[in-house]
Amino acid sequence: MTETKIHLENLIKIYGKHTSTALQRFREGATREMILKETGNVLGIADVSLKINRGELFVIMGLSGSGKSTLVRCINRLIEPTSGNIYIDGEEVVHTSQKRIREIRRTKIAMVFQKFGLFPHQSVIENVAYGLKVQGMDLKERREKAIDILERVGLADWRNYLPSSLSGGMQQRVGLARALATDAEILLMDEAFSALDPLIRREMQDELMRLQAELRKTIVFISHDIQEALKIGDRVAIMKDGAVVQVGTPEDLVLRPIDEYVRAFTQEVNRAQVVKIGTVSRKTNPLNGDRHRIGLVLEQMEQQGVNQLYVVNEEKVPVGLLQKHRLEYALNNGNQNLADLMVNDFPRIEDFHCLEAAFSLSDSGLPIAVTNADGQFHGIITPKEVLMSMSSPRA
Ligand SMILES: Nc1ncnc2c1ncn2[C@@H]1O[C@H](COP(=O)(O)OP(=O)(O)OP(=O)(O)O)[C@@H](O)[C@H]1O
Repeated sequence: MTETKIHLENLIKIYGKHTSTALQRFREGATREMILKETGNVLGIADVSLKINRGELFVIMGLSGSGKSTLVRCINRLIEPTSGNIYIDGEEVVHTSQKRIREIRRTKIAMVFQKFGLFPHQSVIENVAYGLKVQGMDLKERREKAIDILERVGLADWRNYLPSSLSGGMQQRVGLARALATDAEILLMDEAFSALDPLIRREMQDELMRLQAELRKTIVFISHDIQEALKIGDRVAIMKDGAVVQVGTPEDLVLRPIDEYVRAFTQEVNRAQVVKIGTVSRKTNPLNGDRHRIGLVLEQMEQQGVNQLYVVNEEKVPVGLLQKHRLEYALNNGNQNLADLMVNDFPRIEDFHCLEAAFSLSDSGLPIAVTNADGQFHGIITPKEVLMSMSSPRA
């Protein structure tokens, strides 16, 4: 069951001096431009409501100035919202005391910044253990914990170096390790990988996804790169002019963009890395077991209008592929044993993989058996369908 971890309710942030007039104008329907012109105030966040689930990697994506940083900084109140509510684990945090918000920042929320935010004169291990020191953990315990986390991100051997001895990618790993060390359930990551070279950036994305599969934190990740957003996000919110235009899974955004703005972002995206096999595969009826007469199987193929049919065992796991021409040849030559005629070396793939993964399986020319995560037959996708799904604007 999904559980809401962070709930933003009608959040509005107005920067400037006359926020009440600006707020009133916004509520009367004035646009961002009108508010700026009339009051000199900037509408940073324009009435955003969002629910972010526990354990979710939620990406906030949008062009520069769309309000991503403002939104994320409202969550831990580095920026004070002008109006609206924020609930963390059901606790309202906009109107809570400064003391309580500091406590929440210390224990529940960690932040990772684009420029790493490391202390230059402290060693890697001291940087990682910093949050633990603030939490009051004793020296021995925090060293052990910091080493443990550094091992997870592959930097244990660098623990006594200063950050300046490390490459950008390594420094960002230290930033990530520092956030993870605190055991905070929520990570706010503000353009965390934007300063890295493309190759290192991709490595860090993979690293984050690997760590997230283990740790299941609630991560709010800001990005202005749609490819990154769709690659790592469980769900992505697209922002424009302070408002959220669409929230959805990467596939929702690519296959069902709500408007031209979202479509313009997603049309450049490599669909093969986003669209899941399960979404584009076809549900087909397999043959249960291999103890059937060839004539009956051929009839079944005729009825279904297919030339090839997968065979599943009692657990619904595909065990072989039957091909019409082989059955017909066998029938004419007196071989009646179906099991002998099955292609056992057939391509198969689980439905949660992206289309890209089906590429290499297309070589055989055979329809690919699509299964669920337990290996049970779900349907098929042909090599031609793999190619078509990748190019069609509406797979
Ligand atoms: N301290 C501030 N005072 C006035 N206006 C601000 C302030 N901070 C941000 N803004 C304005 O609020 C709007 C949203 O800014 P924000 O930094 O949240 O956007 P962003 O999507 O994170 O942009 P970027 O990707 O460039 O960081 C912008 O128009 C920005 O100019």
